Amino acid sequence: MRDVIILGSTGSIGVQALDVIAANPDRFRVVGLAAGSNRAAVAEQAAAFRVEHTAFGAEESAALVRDVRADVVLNGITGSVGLGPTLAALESGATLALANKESLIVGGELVTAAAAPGQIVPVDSEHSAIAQALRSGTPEEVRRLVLTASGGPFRGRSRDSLASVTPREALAHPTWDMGLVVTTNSSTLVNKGLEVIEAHLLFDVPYDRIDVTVHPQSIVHSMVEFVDGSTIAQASPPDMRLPISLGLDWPNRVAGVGAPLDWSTASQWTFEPLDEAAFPAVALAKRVGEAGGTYPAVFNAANEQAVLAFHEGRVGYLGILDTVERVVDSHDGGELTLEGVLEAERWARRAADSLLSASAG
Ligand SMILES: NC(=O)C1=CN([C@@H]2O[C@H](COP(=O)(O)OP(=O)(O)OC[C@H]3O[C@@H](n4cnc5c(N)ncnc54)[C@H](OP(=O)(O)O)[C@@H]3O)[C@@H](O)[C@H]2O)C=CC1
Ligand SMILES: CC(=O)[C@@H](O)[C@H](O)COP(=O)(O)O
Ligand SMILES: [Mn+2]
Repeated sequence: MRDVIILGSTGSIGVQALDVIAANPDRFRVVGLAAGSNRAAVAEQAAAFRVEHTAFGAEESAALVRDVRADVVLNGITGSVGLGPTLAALESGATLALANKESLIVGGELVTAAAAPGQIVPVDSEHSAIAQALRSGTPEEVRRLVLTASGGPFRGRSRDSLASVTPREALAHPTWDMGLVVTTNSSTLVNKGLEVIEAHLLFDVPYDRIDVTVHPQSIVHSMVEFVDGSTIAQASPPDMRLPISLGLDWPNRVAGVGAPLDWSTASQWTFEPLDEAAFPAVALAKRVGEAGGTYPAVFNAANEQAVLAFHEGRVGYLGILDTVERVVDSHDGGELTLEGVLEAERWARRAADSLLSASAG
């Protein structure tokens, strides 16, 4: 029996994790639940799963993780506010099933250095796919990682044609049903940029050996190319319950957690290069990843502010990435300490907000 704390229990990841747990009561037990502010939903979940410990907000979430013993902490919080809970989970010695990619990206080596080998199990579908593919092969045998991207709702569009897209259009993800921020980030390809940094930090592969290919069906979740020219890809229908279940009990598989692929009907899996002119986010993310230090935190914080402004009607769609790029370009770098990261984030949010209010005015 594995005792599980779920942070972000009311969100897309959290609710799907509870589905997995409800279907496997002999295997998992929920011992803590935390969310942002949705007290009614958490109360319902706590009653359904007989959970005594609940928390609200990032500070209380981190405190819950420190106070309640668990085998695994699933961090399904959205945004870099998940950094404190991620560090608390690592300090507690529990396995960290990590969906909250932002905490790893902004904390960088602060997070990886706090983790024991194997303590972080990726839940992000691409990174779970890579972790599964890496179960065969040694690090020296890996030539490159290839992350798949759905391409989002605007695949095939030119950059100019994106100027007038609405929040509703940006939230129409072709293959996944996810929260607002990650869905918006998928549409701009910022999600894929964040995932390239995430892959570098998790698997210690240099940026020039991490590629992105556009795969609109979201069935191949990513691939590892080995030195002998062999590529191992992980494929399954797009359903986060599979990587969530692996995060909860790595490396063991949970029978029946997802439907298998249907090989009895004709289907096509396609791959195409990313249009970097229309979607410059991946190149920008590689640049900030290479720069290191506080650059990834600045990239992410500026994006969080710009995404919020877009949904509040304060900036147009192209303004999201323009803002991020301008904030990154005006950053002077900073030391990778916890205080350095938090200060860089505060600076980036202020810088982004000032650009965003200028563009609204
Ligand atoms: N959804 C998916 O399929 C995938 C998601 N991810 C990643 O997983 C993470 C969660 O995404 P998703 O589930 O889609 O997001 P959602 O927006 O659906 O859920 C976010 C969760 O975080 C909670 N939360 C928000 N702010 C705070 C805070 N300040 N302190 C504590 N909890 C907070 C919310 O609580 P409340 O409801 O109270 O606001 C909610 O439970 C993101 O990092 C995303 O990139 C990665 C791969 C796939
Ligand atoms: C399900 C998942 O892992 C998301 O992060 C996914 O990657 C979004 O899809 P795209 O960013 O490829 O559109
Ligand atoms: Mn992903």
